Amino acid sequence: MAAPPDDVLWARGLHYAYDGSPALRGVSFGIREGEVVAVSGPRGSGKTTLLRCLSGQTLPEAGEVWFNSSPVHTLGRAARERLRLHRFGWIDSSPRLVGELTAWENAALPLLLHGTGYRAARKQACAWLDRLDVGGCARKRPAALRQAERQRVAVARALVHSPAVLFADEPTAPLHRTDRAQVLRTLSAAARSHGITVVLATHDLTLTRTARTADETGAALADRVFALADGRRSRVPPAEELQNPARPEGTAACSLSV
Ligand SMILES: Nc1ncnc2c1ncn2[C@@H]1O[C@H](COP(=O)(O)OP(=O)(O)OP(=O)(O)O)[C@@H](O)[C@H]1O
Repeated sequence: MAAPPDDVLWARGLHYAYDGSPALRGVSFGIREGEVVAVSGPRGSGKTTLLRCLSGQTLPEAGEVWFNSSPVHTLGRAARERLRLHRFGWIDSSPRLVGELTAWENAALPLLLHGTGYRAARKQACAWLDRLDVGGCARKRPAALRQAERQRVAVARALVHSPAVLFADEPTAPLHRTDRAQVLRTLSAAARSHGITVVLATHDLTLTRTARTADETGAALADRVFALADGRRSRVPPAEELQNPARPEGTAACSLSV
């Protein structure tokens, strides 16, 4: 099947199960270059599994994943690792930094692995740390940083090599509420200013409302919502439904307001 001409990344009919228990049941997805898409849904709905399949970390049991003209689902392990190193960025819910390295060295890792010189890598890493308001932490090691600062360093590391696609899996989950909105806004704005495509997994509807309200520029956090429920694509509730107070975990509407 031919790739949709405008999509930088697309998938069709993805199935994946853990020990026979289905996590994705025929999910199709597409994202245009420079687009920011929020993948939303209750806990356990398949968000992480979808991001892992799209980024080549997990091979789907059935279905296709294409990055431009590359069939990610048929690439060997080494080719997928190269793709992840050179073209993709990944942010986890918990910042996994190398404890022995300083903040800037952590942020510069993708560049150093690409073979960029030490000085140039430091300059680029420090510029991203500045942009993310943690420039003052550049010489500190992770143990000396607050959780929010560590997550910003992880965001800098994910963006430093200007990936084509950034995957962010609940990137603000471990942060304090006030830090969450700010980190999300910074991430979204930084990606937009560099034309980076973003696939953002989140289950937190209220957070996105906060982020949006607090955004003085009025720029939407995401261009579009892709809702999942029980491993399948589901309906994105209309905005007025999202104005209601949060429902109990697991029964929440699986989308967010953007
Ligand atoms: N490593 C694993 N082993 C077994 N089952 C798993 C594993 N990872 C995920 N699952 C199951 O697969 C389903 C989808 O999980 P997934 O983590 O993709 O959903 P999610 O929407 O990202 O959830 P969360 O918001 O809690 O991270 C869930 O039922 C989950 O329990």
